[in-house]
Amino acid sequence: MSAELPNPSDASDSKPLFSVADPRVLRTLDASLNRAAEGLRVVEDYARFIRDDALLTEQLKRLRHGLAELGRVFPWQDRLALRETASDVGVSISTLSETCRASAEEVCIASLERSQQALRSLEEFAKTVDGAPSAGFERLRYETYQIAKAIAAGQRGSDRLASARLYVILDGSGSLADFSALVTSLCQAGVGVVQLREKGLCDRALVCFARAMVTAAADFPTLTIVNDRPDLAVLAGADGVHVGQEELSVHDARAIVGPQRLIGVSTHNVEQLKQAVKSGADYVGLGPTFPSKTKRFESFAGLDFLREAAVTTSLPAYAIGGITEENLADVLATGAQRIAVSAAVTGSAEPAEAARRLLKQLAVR
Ligand SMILES: Cc1ncc(COP(=O)(O)OP(=O)(O)O)c(N)n1
Ligand SMILES: Cc1nc(C(=O)O)sc1CCOP(=O)(O)O
Ligand SMILES: [Mg+2]
Repeated sequence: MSAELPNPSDASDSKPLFSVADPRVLRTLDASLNRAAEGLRVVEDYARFIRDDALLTEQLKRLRHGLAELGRVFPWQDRLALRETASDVGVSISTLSETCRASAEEVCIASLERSQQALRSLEEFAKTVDGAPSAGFERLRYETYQIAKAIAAGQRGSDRLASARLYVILDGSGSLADFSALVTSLCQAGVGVVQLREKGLCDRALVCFARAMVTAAADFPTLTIVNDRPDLAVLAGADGVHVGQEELSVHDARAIVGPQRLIGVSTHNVEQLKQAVKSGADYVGLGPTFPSKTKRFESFAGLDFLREAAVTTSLPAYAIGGITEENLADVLATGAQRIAVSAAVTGSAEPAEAARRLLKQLAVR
């Protein structure tokens, strides 16, 4: 077991130290503090080196430091004195599943679970020590659940949207037949995602368009998303739903769409982006970048937001708002790799050709 003891010179004099009367309890707390910290370090390495995700890495680092801070209330000299690795009956017991992992994701999940178990143990045994920070360990355990959700969602989004660089937003203003033909032609062009975004139809008509989109895309890898309405996404059998800042939360949308469907969230600044990642969004929209012919905006997140987002999260992120063939190079120069557009495709006389040209520009990077 590696020593995750605080450096004695770091120990804050102002921290109350709890002397644990029962040495067996202190030994248990010591082992669990180490196990939790080690597990969190593995997950942090996964976030940092495998996912290359600054936001998750920062969250995990903060969590690990929070744990070390709570652990400082148990005198480190006593903890060290009680370590008896040689006579620890648990040291030589390992299950087959611990010696073999199928992927880095599995390593991450196993380590996160190990940390959660250790935190639970800390929480329970700390209750036997008067004044020890049992509630603090509980809080950290809940934070690990949130991180697990963000990691799983990021994985789901990254897997399913891996090659989806172009996302096209369509309305339902024309006939159902024309709409179906348009969806098919965009799928044939290689568009990664199509979204039905229609504010002016009654629910009965809207679900017809949603079903038409799903049917038209059925033979293609193109994913289908319904804007604003998780209920209609499920009814139509779409791949997911997109929600804005004033619509259902990811938590509530997830309750409707279930664990497999994608949930995308619109974000307009870094705080919203961080919140979307934390809440378990599978992908995010980043905008508005430029003035749009599709939707009016008072203010613009612009290219700076795209630059910030590119170094903040590894979640699939779609720059949106007024993006055209002409300004796409500026968008890509920020580090953005994916775009969502409406007018640049639907406003063209030949939407599928417009999509092909955008895809060509996107593929260059
Ligand atoms: C991919 C994508 N990004 C952003 C939006 C905008 O969603 P929202 O802010 O909820 O605004 P409305 O589209 O509902 O007017 C989107 N639809 N898709
Ligand atoms: C619907 C929508 N939401 C945006 C956001 O920034 O959240 S921008 C936008 C309009 C996207 O259409 P176009 O490509 O025609 O500008
Ligand atoms: Mg919306």
